[in-house]
Amino acid sequence: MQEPALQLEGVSIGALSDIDLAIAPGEVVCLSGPSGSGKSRLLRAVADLEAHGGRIRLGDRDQAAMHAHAWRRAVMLVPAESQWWHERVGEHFARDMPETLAELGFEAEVVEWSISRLSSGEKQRLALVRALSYDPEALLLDEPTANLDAQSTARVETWLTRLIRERRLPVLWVAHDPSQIERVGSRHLRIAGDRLESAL
Ligand SMILES: Nc1ncnc2c1ncn2[C@@H]1O[C@H](COP(=O)(O)OP(=O)(O)OP(=O)(O)O)[C@@H](O)[C@H]1O
Repeated sequence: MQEPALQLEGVSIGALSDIDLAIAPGEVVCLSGPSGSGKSRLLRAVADLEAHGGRIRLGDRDQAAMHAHAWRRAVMLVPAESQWWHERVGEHFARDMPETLAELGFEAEVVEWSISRLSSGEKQRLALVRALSYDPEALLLDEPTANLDAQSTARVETWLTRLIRERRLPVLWVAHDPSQIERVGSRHLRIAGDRLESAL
């Protein structure tokens, strides 16, 4: 099977207008820009969580022609602030993820932990594990390491970049840290007013 690219054509959302962007399989496009410039809203538009203009496709599938829940499972948004609805961590996963949990530094019992005890950094890492448990075909990551210390950040970056490469996922990754962008990004785009410009 040929892996799909993620394509935005003439997308408009909030102050952003007429955005064209093609993200190839396995490519990580880092997105930066001032606070309030519209990074999160653009991700929400791509995830079909906000009304927007233009066309968004994953391979030959068109967002407008798909049920929102099916699109969101394929084009998975991991927001900066994750939401949790069951009582225990493991209930949120689509399948068991023991190796991933170990790789991110969790003991196997984490699946039994109550959501109420999680730190913000634990929530952030577990939200990524939850997203990947659904085997998405594209990822939208909103500052995925914002609440993490340097060691956890390094672990998450190593795990994510390997998985993105292996599964050939197109990825839009909101990041502020220039050194992280350098490490993980295939390309770096910055929001400038109503458009995206190349930051390299
Ligand atoms: N549903 C909405 N309707 C109208 N305006 C909105 C909506 N959601 C967010 N905004 C506004 O759109 C602008 C962009 O918000 P967004 O959250 O995308 O910024 P951001 O670039 O992700 O910022 P930050 O780096 O601070 O997270 C902000 O001015 C925000 O107040």
